[in-house]
Amino acid sequence: MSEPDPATVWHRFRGELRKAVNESTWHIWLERIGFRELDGTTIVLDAPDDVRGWAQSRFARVLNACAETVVGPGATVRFAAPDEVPAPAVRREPAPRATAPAPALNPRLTFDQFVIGESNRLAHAAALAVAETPGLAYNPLFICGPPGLGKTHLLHSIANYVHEHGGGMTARYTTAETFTDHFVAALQNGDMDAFKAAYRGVDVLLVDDVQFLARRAKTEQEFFHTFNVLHQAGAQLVLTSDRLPRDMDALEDRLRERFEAGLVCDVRPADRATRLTILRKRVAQDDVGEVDPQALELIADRVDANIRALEGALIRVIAFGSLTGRPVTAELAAEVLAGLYPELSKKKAPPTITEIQEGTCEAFGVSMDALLSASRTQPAAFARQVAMYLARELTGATLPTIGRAFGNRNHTTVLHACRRTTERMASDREAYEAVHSLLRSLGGH
Ligand SMILES: Nc1ncnc2c1ncn2[C@@H]1O[C@H](COP(=O)(O)OP(=O)(O)OP(=O)(O)O)[C@@H](O)[C@H]1O
Repeated sequence: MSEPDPATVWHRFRGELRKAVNESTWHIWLERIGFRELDGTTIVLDAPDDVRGWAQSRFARVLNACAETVVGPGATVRFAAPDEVPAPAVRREPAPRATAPAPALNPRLTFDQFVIGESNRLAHAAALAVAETPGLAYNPLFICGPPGLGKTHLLHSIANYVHEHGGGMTARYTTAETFTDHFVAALQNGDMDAFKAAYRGVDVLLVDDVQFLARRAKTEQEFFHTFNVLHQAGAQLVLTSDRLPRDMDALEDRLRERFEAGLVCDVRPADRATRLTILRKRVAQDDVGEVDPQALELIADRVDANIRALEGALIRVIAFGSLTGRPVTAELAAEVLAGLYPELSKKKAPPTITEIQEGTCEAFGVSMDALLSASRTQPAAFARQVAMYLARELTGATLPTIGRAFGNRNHTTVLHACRRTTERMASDREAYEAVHSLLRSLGGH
């Protein structure tokens, strides 16, 4: 048998390890482990001091099991001693090979794990529909939006769903970059038949970050042919990008037209309620110990850029608590986040309910008296509902407090107002724009 390639061993070992532990353990501890060399059937690893001791005492069994899965029976793992000189010719982080393997599917990225909110409801529904009936619902499905808002999560969810429930259908997940690397390597090695078979023989092709295809004329051309062959054969295509097809300036028109021919939907920044649900879900699933609910509220309030940053903040807060032996409270979270994102500590204080009422009156052209009255005539009635919704989104005040500030109303009235506003925003683009511009002017996202 030929010698296993160290780069491949390391790549697969990391993939196995990631699957074997929960996300927090991975991010806090094991992600920081590096590769040193493959010594026979022993994988030699590097790690910072705090990680080495902890991983050796608590994860030796898991590490060895992953080594056996990848290298074979009897394979083990060893951590290099802190003062052990690295073998001169060995790369610590192996470079990807020219024919990089397909990016691994993360089994944890499923529809069940995806938290639905107003910002991603359509994208989620469309992704689920194509997973259930590939090639029949929307083809292609094009999901776009800024980084870190769940596009990759949805692609993995579709692939995982098809593998599990697709009755033998095949799904291939890749990124535009991997596709490009494969294509270039296949051209160089005269291996185009294998390349074509890999992409054209599937039932579902999922391609992340297609904006990277632009300006690579040959790859774009190859992708165009791949797209056409699959589409004509009734296979499902799902694509993601950080922008709309019409904004992909450097892309050839014919490919842009293909991208626009099915359903194009976007994911937007998550609202506070969605952010909080995501944090609660992670804490419940990852078994990270006691976390004060107020710590989660604080993280949800402060980290609103994207979900990746939100999860990163949670992991750091928990890691800091665990490394210093301190309970994870709102105070600890504030301390960690102030160090992490100094600009956040300078962030404007949230608006008061009165400021929200004043801003809403101005935006809707109604008087404060009308806003606080019981009048059901428009536009006062909708303005009142919007102001209650914004008070709930932006201030963290309880429903009864908000009710009192709006002429002593019951908390169920406030809840109803929040629901009505959300429903109206989902069905009425103008209302959506109005509420969002008000939200921005009041200092929300
Ligand atoms: N609605 C959601 N529910 C649960 N987790 C989410 C949600 N949205 C995003 N995440 C998580 O946030 C992280 C970042 O999401 P993801 O990688 O899918 O973003 P992306 O939009 O593909 O970003 P990029 O464009 O940078 O690739 C992932 O860990 C993902 O699981």
